[in-house]
Amino acid sequence: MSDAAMKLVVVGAAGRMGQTLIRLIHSIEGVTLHAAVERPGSPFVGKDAGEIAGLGPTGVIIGDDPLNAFLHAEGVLDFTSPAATVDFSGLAAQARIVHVVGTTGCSEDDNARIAAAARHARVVKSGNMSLGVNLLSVLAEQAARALDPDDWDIEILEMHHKHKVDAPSGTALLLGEAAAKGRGIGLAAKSVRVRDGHTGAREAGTIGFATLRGGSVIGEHSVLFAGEGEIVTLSHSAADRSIFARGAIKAALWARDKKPGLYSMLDVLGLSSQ
Ligand SMILES: NC(=O)C1=CN([C@@H]2O[C@H](COP(=O)(O)OP(=O)(O)OC[C@H]3O[C@@H](n4cnc5c(N)ncnc54)[C@H](OP(=O)(O)O)[C@@H]3O)[C@@H](O)[C@H]2O)C=CC1
Ligand SMILES: O=C(O)C1=N[C@H](C(=O)O)C[C@H](O)C1
Repeated sequence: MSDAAMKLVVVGAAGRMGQTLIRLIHSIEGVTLHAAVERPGSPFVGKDAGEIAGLGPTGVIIGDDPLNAFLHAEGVLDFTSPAATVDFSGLAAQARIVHVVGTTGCSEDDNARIAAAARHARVVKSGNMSLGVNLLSVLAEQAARALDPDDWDIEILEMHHKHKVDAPSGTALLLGEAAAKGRGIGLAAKSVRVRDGHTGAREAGTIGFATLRGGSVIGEHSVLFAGEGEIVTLSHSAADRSIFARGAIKAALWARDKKPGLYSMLDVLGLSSQ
């Protein structure tokens, strides 16, 4: 593996995560900002990426041509939108570079297209790039395995800032998948994502989701195991977006010498059980 700093592209460079990534790349050894991309027509195209991120000028000007940005890069950090991420996955595969995907809200079809691109590219995709949430998912899986579904109800509660556009959050779904894995069931068949009106009593064995949105909350997640007379709560609070950005950069460096494939943050962090 090369000793030179890994050349990274940040797509969605002017977004909340894009700016956080640009600041962190600047302060971490072993990575360098190669290019920054926003959508064609964005008012940020032509501006210095460092200025937008509050660092002062870095000489990296935000462009609107991702393929050109990817050509001589080694990795792309992508926290954008599902449609953009699907397009970037094809381009990253063409350029044979690492694609770190933090974007949430992807449909089954989007995920299938990203998985297809991962036949040629090293893709690391996770609904949450932080160490803490990934550890929480391991604990949630263990707790779900230990607690009898007839006696313990699982509910997942999340809160995010008012600008968030997808629900449940990618993290809530990741935690739901972990709990379902612990119970040996498929999440899709057992999840209850909305409750309204006369719902009837709760069906045993289901996994419920509740979504709160408001203010500037970065990310709050709890997995509740509710039994008769007691509740076990496993939770995570994000105080700063740099936890996600640090994880994304770690993922890019980890994937640098891996074979093409679709990896998760559990793989990156060595928390994967298989
Ligand atoms: N996995 C994880 O750990 C985390 C995941 N996320 C996820 O990351 C995503 C982004 O979050 P956040 O940063 O808060 O959102 P923002 O809306 O602040 O940023 C997204 C940026 O991507 C840009 N963008 C959209 N389409 C394109 C395109 N085709 N080409 C280039 N740029 C594009 C947007 O531009 P424009 O405004 O013009 O559309 C915007 O600047 C969400 O899905 C969120 O859930 C967030 C935090 C952590
Ligand atoms: O949109 C966000 O902000 C976040 N999105 C991710 C999610 O959907 O879980 C991760 C984090 O919670 C912040």
